[in-house]
Amino acid sequence: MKENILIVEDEFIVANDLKIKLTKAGYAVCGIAASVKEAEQLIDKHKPTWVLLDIFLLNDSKGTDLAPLLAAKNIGFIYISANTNQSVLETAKATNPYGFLVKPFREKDLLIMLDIATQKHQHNLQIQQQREQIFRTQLEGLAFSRGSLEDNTKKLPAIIQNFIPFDVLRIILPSRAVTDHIAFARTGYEEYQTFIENDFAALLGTGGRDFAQNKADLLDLGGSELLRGTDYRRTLLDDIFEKQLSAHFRLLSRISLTLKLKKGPCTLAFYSRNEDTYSENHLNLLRRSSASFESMLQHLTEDKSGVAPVRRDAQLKKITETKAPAVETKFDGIIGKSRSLLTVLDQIDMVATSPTSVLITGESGTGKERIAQCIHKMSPREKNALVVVNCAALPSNLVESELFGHEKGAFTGAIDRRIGKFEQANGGTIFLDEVGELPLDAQVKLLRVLQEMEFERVGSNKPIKVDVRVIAATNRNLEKEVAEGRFRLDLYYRLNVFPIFIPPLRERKDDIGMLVKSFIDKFAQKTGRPVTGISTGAVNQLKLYNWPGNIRELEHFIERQVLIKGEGIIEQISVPQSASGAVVTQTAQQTPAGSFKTMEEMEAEYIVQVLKSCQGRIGGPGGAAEILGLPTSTLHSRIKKLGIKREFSAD
Ligand SMILES: Nc1ncnc2c1ncn2[C@@H]1O[C@H](COP(=O)(O)OP(=O)(O)OP(=O)(O)O)[C@@H](O)[C@H]1O
Repeated sequence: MKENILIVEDEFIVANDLKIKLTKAGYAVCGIAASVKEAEQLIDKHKPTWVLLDIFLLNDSKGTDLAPLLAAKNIGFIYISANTNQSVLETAKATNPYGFLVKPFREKDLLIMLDIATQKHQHNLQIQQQREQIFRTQLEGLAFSRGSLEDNTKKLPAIIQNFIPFDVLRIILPSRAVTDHIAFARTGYEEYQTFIENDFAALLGTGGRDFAQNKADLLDLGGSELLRGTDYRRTLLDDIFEKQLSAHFRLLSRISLTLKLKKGPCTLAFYSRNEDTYSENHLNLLRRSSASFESMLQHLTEDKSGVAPVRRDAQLKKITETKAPAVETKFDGIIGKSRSLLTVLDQIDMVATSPTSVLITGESGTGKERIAQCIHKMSPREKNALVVVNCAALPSNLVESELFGHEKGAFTGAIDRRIGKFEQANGGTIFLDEVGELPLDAQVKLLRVLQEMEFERVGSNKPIKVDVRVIAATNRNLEKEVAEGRFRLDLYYRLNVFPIFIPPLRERKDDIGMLVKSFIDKFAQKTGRPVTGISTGAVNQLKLYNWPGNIRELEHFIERQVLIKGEGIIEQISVPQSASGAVVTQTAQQTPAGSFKTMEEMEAEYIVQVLKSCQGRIGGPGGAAEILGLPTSTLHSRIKKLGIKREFSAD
């Protein structure tokens, strides 16, 4: 079925031209709006399935302001704008559009983008419906489960987390139920601390009266509510308990739903440390799932067993002592429990099993390649190849032949047929590392492959079809690259279907302790030196440093410490003092007395020195590669391996 499209565009000629093109291609155009207000009216009236949305509209209104309404109504949208400055692109990206077309555009590009976008939207809607169905079945499963109250309550937070993310979840129950308050605070991937009744108030050091008042207010809410930013902060002004709760767990937003149980109202309150975790979509999901929540909670809180409530309360308390299985088993080799890493793990879990393209962004050394490996391993393609392509190290004249292969004699030097990376990855996954470094002409070819999964080897015109899942990564700001004309917008949208951002280590210092312990074990084993641990004081020292080279830098640093210490527990540590992020390796003065620099440290220092002397230029005449007598690609991979910051290299 062809889509019913609303055009939101204030330039009449452009809008009319669009209408003609779309109608000719078989789409129905239900209207043209010149402002957000007009668009809202036409959406109500004509119920379009798609919207083409200009950004700067009549009466100073902005297309991006319409996006939340479109998302809430599950209407797909694509931006069309002549303005591609970085802040416009960033605001547009935050609204999750299906695409962005820069005016003027070719008719063909519009129709291809619309075609891909509508397929993707259909697919997303189907997945969403299936997920919702699973969610409701799991909730209702608890209602009919024969498991003990303890077992069922233990399963609850993990089931809910998959659909409605939270850092803290509170269930405020009618006072005549078996307990009147259960709270779960997330402490690990599938680890929660459970608080029953007044445990929660005791944790926060709040008086019983404030706690009781807060519970009563939440039960009185009725319906559903989404509070974030200033709206959430306003509720803290006259609610002492909520204020202490928010301060203790650093909470910034709340979404709630009040239900009707037989014994009275019950409110579910979800809290997040991020201001923008919750959207209208979550509210809608909560509303649509209220019957399933009600039957599950009815079952969990009714005292059918004949066991006195006090006894059941004691049973529930046992839950707080149960430990969930280690996360590392599921997310192979990914260490850490910080809130921001847990968000990344949730995203991996969400996307791994589907064929969706993923774009991983984050500074150098944050673990992008590690995450890509993990997604591949958790996908149904696990048994097939994961082919890694370092786009920065591809010689520009050979990009095409590396990616798509070549026939014998295709060009001087092509002495044999060569199978390209896309063919090698058939049935599996291709990981395009440092995709932001790809030259523009190669970007065009990559786009075509991503759209059609079809290409020809260089020197052949026989098309080859492949089935490859694409994961790309970059430490560049791609929006900026697009705005400055170095990266194609259409390719950006093709890759950015499911973005995962990995925060730098300095923003997740909670992970440092676990990472350090695992690196000590790894290097103690590798080097045969019996170093067994690290003191808390030394870990705290490590937390004071900014880690500009992120986990890779921390890993190298611990490797050196294991060599220096040789055995026992690392008690003293000397970390680089600079918070500016400019330190790559320890300087001579910072090297602990009696120890020597490793070869890697010296090599890194030397490379940095050379890079500085040629203003960071790696390739070309007078570049660092020439001075060092190394092929450019080898130097790129040494730079990566040694954790040398990008700021030292300009290309
Ligand atoms: N969460 C983690 N737990 C344990 N080790 C990690 C984690 N994240 C990254 N590492 C380790 O840190 C090092 C750097 O990771 P990786 O190469 O994946 O980073 P990257 O972001 O791809 O870097 P670049 O942008 O330079 O390519 C690797 O040795 C990797 O194994």
